[in-house]
Formats: sequence, structure tokens, C-alpha cells
Amino acid sequence: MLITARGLGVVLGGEPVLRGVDLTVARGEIVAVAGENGAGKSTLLRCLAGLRSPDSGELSVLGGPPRDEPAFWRDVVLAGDEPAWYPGLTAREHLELMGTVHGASRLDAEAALEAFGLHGRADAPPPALSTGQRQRLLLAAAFLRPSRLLLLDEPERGLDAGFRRRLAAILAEYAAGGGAVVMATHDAALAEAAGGRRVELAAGRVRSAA
Ligand SMILES: Nc1ncnc2c1ncn2[C@@H]1O[C@H](COP(=O)(O)OP(=O)(O)OP(=O)(O)O)[C@@H](O)[C@H]1O
Repeated sequence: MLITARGLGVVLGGEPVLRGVDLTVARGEIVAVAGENGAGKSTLLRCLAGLRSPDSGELSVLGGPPRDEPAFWRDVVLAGDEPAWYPGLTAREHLELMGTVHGASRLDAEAALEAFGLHGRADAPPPALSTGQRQRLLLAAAFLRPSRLLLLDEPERGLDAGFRRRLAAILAEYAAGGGAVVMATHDAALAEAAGGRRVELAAGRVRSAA
């Protein structure tokens, strides 16, 4: 298993946010974590990314406790809130930079621009892109890097219906190559189109898993 969580509990501001969450994720699996606003989806992703230690329970990600360290991040990508962009660099240059830093990229910058429908705006700096185009760029950067585990927080944010279908295919292809995806999402159709297993969080517990 790439991820094994047993009885995960998190308390924030004195309130239990996760209460005994169990989750296992294997190679090649896509798990869509659903649930209403405040259900704890982002908190669960932060735990899986090693950015927040659980207050109770056991958690193993890629064979050990997740750690916010370079060795861990070589295999794991977290794409959530919009990052700070480098001033003066274009969309293409951001992807080229990512490819250079990470060496053996899964895609080169041109292929990523094509796959994420950004060719027409490749020479624009990110602040000059639309909201959905910036989200495409964030996802392109996430997929360009080599990784074994993708943690995505509401990847559908700002994306049009056509590109959400394309994203489902990109996710399915990533999983078919042996990677695992855990995504918090409010888009049930995206999860289903990607072939994802749905896990619903309610009041900090897993309510249903299909
Ligand atoms: N730093 C914090 N201190 C106290 N409470 C927090 C903190 N961060 C988050 N919370 C609370 O924890 C709960 C879970 O938040 P979380 O962001 O995990 O929810 P979510 O399921 O991702 O929601 P959404 O669908 O709105 O993104 C919410 O009630 C939130 O207000």
C-alpha cells in the first residue's frame, strides 16, 4: 500500500476535525475524497503530505510517516492553493524551470503546454492568465514532475467542463502508469470519469466508501 491510515485524528482550534479516519490507497488507485465544506478534506491531504502531524492514529505514506523533507517531496506532489509565481517568467518558463529542477520530467514543457491547452498563452506571465488558465498551469507543473503520489486539493477549481473531462483522462493515465492520486473534490463527475474510488468525509469520519 502506498498509503495506510488507521484511526487518524486531528484537532484544530480545540475542535476535532478528523475522528478516526481509516484509508488505504494502493499503486494505480485514484481516491476522490468528497464531503461538504469544512468536512476535513484539506486537513486530511495536509496530513498525507506531512504538513500536519495527526494528533492520534497511525499514518504511513510510501513506507513511513510522511515528512516535509526533500526526499519525501521527490515522490510526492501536492497541488492545492495557487502558488506564488516567479515575477518576470512566462507560463512556458515556469514549466521549463520545473523540468530543469526535477531532471527526468514526465513531460517536457512543450508537451505539458499542449496537454493542458496552454499553447496560445505560453508566453504570458501567470498573472496575465485567466483563473482557469492559471489552474491549468498549476496542474501542468504538478504532472510534469516525476512522482509516485499526487495529492490534489480541488483540482477542478476554475476549470471549464471540457477541460475537466480532459483532466479525468490525464488522471486515469497517471494511475495506469502506476501512480496513485488522492484528491479532495466537489466534482463527483470528475472523480467518476477518472475511474476514482469515492470516499466521503462527514463530521471528520469516513461515511462511505465504494
Ligand atoms: N488553523 C485552523 N484552526 C482552527 N480550525 C481550523 C483550522 N484550519 C481549518 N480549520 C477548520 O477545520 C475544519 C476542516 O477544514 P478543511 O479545510 O479540512 O475542510 P475541507 O473539507 O477541505 O473544506 P472545503 O470543502 O471548504 O475546502 C473546518 O471546520 C475549518 O474551519
